[in-house]
Amino acid sequence: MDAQRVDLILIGARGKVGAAFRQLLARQQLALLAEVNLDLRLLAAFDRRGFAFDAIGLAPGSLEGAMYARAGADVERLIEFVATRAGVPTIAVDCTASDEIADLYPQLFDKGIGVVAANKRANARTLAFYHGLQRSAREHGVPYRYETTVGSAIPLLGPLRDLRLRGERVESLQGVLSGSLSYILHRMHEGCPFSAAVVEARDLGYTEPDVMEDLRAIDLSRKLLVLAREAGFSMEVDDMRVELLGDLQIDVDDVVPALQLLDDGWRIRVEAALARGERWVAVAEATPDAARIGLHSLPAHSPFAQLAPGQNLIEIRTELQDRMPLRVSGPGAGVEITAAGVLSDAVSAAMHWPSRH
Ligand SMILES: NC(=O)C1=CN([C@@H]2O[C@H](COP(=O)(O)OP(=O)(O)OC[C@H]3O[C@@H](n4cnc5c(N)ncnc54)[C@H](OP(=O)(O)O)[C@@H]3O)[C@@H](O)[C@H]2O)C=CC1
Ligand SMILES: N[C@@H](CC=O)C(=O)O
Repeated sequence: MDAQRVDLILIGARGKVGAAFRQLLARQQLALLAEVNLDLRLLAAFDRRGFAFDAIGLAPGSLEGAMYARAGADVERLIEFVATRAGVPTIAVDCTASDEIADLYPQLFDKGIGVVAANKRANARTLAFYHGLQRSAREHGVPYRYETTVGSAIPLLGPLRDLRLRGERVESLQGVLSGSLSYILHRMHEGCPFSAAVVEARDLGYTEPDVMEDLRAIDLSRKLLVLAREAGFSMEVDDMRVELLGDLQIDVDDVVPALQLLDDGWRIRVEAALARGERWVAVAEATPDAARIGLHSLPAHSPFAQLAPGQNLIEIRTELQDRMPLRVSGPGAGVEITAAGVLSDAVSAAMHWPSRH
């Protein structure tokens, strides 16, 4: 039997997650062919600066030489090329944090192109936009997957969707959803100054391209919104109450000197928590009617306070799993693990291309 060819368009190709995705794809292409008869090729790759295309397939592991400076109409031409050729399912893999790329999803669906996203922005807009995307992907018979947008590669959104489809009402969600904040707070309880912990998290690839989105819980708000919506809660941004990590209206390119001014305040708060036998934890919670994010000083024996640096833990209570909630846990951030989750989504989308059923 001929292998099933599926093409990928990688957006954010030289970013941290995008580059790790390419390396992983390069390592897995032959295994996918041998094990599941899937011929997954990289048709095109681009970022803000460069563009590469090969109708036969680019070498994902060594893309740098193939990329040339972007011209205005490259992306439009690429979408038209894919839309007018027949027979090769194509998936755009969004490894950016860009609203401009999220704006493209409706057009991609319309042209018969599926989407796998690590980018949270599309699903964290209005509820109407979120439902519109789901509907559009369904109507055009193309996959739309974004498992890594909450909890990185932890299987979380898929199981939540399964609960919903089997009619099991989700009653509440509670958890540590930010890998970056989990890391930063953990390190602070080990004696690391706040600003140094932020730099470490950034260097390890745990933060957003703009680290202030982590520190001001903007990224975490997006995650909670997506998670709540996947649980079936009709949640808008305005339904969320967010307590920030202190006064963090920092608007300069190099945030580190400004963060250093907060080191002493944080040291005092952390030492006081430790003296009480507690630890600071960034907790996100949602019920069908409300959602909130706050910093809590929890007893050190709380499961949320015992997580490894960067780890996430989410408790899901349903009508059938109430006294003993479903618990899902694992690394909540990291470039390699996120790229692995993105590849899982791409492989699964390729193997279950909806319009073929
Ligand atoms: N790190 C993690 O643990 C996790 C990350 N994610 C998500 O993964 C995504 C990527 O993160 P990360 O790799 O760290 O980000 P980076 O900043 O390292 O990379 C972003 C990439 O996107 C490209 N890009 C930005 N805007 C556009 C645009 N308008 N058109 C085309 N390309 C664009 C950039 O290109 P250029 O360099 O040319 O500007 C760059 O290649 C984010 O949405 C993040 O939330 C999700 C889960 C976990
Ligand atoms: N900044 C993020 C990275 C993944 O989305 C986080 O850890 O919450």
